[in-house]
Amino acid sequence: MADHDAHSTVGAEPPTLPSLRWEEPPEGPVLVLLDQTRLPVEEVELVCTDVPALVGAIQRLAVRGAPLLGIAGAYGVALAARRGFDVEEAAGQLAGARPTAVNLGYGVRQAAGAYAAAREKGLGEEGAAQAALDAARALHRADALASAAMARHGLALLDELLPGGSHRVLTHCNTGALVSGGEGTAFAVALAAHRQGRLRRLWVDETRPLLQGARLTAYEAARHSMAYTLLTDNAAGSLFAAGEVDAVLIGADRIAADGSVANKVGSYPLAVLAKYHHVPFVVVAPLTTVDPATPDGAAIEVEMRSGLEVTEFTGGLPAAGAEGGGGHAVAPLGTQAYNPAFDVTPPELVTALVTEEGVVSPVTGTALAELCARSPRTAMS
Ligand SMILES: CSC[C@@H](O)[C@@H](O)C(=O)COP(=O)(O)O
Repeated sequence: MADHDAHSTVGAEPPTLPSLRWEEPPEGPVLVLLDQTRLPVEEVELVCTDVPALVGAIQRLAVRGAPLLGIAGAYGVALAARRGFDVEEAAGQLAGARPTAVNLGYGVRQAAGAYAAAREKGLGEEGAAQAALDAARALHRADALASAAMARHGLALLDELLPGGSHRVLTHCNTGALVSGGEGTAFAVALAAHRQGRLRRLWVDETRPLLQGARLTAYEAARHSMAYTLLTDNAAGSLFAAGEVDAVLIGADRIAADGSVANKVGSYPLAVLAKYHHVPFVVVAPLTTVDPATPDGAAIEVEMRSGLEVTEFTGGLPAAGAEGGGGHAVAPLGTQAYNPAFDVTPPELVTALVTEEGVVSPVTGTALAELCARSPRTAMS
């Protein structure tokens, strides 16, 4: 295990991570992304001037994580509208870029809906493009607010579940500022605990095969001087057995109407381990991730990715494609690999779901429906 101890409980706060921003240089509007495939080695920005470039960035995970995919999708529609491309076609390409995170389609629909409504009102191309951009900006802001509310509710829940106030939290994949308009979902809760001096340790799963934990969560934890330790995914079992985990905090890519949770592959085994060891397993996600139109876990489409991400070691970067990855081979040439990007955890293994509207526990279809009905968010309509 690679170990990193906090320099102090809470040091000077680092500047906010610019995971994505809209810019309007004289040559025309662009969407600027922090290229997450280059982290933690270098902070390099990727400038998207059209939708195919953004779709490519989404597919190779330069921009990723459920809430940020929704925001990027919405800005993508605005980009198409402002640059005079066919908005309906662009919306279709963006929404289909990755299948599992429901936020992507939601964000695209928000901006495309605003564009279409403005056209119907007779606003003209420019006004409609502005309406799409306004919708993207509103989603971006709303996600930052949701993130702050989830951190508050999540920290209160941790304190309730774990009286004593010194938490050792295990997390999987990356759920921080890199995936959000704010400080993230599960990571934002751990960060809130850290700021209160109540996070004893953040256990960071490296998250095979693309290492979002090692490359991105460890990067964010280091920026905030959190006490964190990196482990291989398959070391989690012995860590639980040693009594070193007080709670698991993860995000979600889609939550079905029955409370089934799709998240980065490896989440389900953690939920099973947590149940066996009587450790709370907590999912933190905004309401835009809850999808009432998906009845249950079996109905969630799980993205299957290239086997090259498994058979070749690329240092965590996605393989180039089916024709060859360009990484170091770690399996005989021609080996077939099973490479789902996500897995689905049934609701009975989830101790609590934290959203910006509060905590649902136990996670049942009825409780979720009530939460959605109370929510002002259009996602639930
Ligand atoms: C708030 S982020 C929740 C999930 O989107 C995150 O845990 C995750 O699985 C991301 O997967 P990725 O394939 O990196 O986009």
